[in-house]
Amino acid sequence: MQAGKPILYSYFRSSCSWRVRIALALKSIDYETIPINLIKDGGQQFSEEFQALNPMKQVPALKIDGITIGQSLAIIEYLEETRPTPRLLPRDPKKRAHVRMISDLIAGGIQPLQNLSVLKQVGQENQLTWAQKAITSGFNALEQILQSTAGRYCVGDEVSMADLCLVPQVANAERLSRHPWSPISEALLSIWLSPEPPPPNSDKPDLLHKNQKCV
Ligand SMILES: O=C(O)/C=C/C(=O)CC(=O)CC(=O)O
Repeated sequence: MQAGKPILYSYFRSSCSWRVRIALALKSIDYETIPINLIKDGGQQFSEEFQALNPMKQVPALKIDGITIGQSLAIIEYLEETRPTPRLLPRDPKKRAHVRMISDLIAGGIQPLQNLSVLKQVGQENQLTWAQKAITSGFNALEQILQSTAGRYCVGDEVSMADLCLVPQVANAERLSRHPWSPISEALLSIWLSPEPPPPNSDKPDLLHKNQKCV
């Protein structure tokens, strides 16, 4: 592995990891991936080695510039501050607040309610209903917010951190729910998602079609 390259600890189905993968791709940051399979071996995130990197035992974690960062939004904000092109947080404070609001809504108000560890606690027979309720309720709020913030993307006409959160959340929703998606979600999906689903055991299908990002 080349010295000095950032290392992303990631799982292909982790929507939080996916946010970071999009940020790294948009900013053209070369990096290595170490897959942490959240299912195999009882969950590789629970290994002592990984816990030393991220005591929350969650992906993503990014080793970069001599530090290790956990939590996808913290990672994206670090990338934004150290590698600012292209911008993922708008210069305008009001738009930036909207981007953070939407990102937090998804990262704090939807995804954690339907992630793997919570679904395990809920139990197999209630999982789908639980996840659908969490996603539908969050997306209903989001749809309302997007009516006043969105242009071509979640906030205005530039891709931002909010879109990096929305795209993987829509993919989760498609997997777990039957929410009727807004035209914005559909447009984002057509831009960002591969038509092919990842192979079930793959550790790293890259669903991001970087070259299509400006469609
Ligand atoms: O990095 C974050 O912001 C949050 C990470 C998680 O909550 C871990 C997780 O749920 C894995 C996943 O994305 O499914």
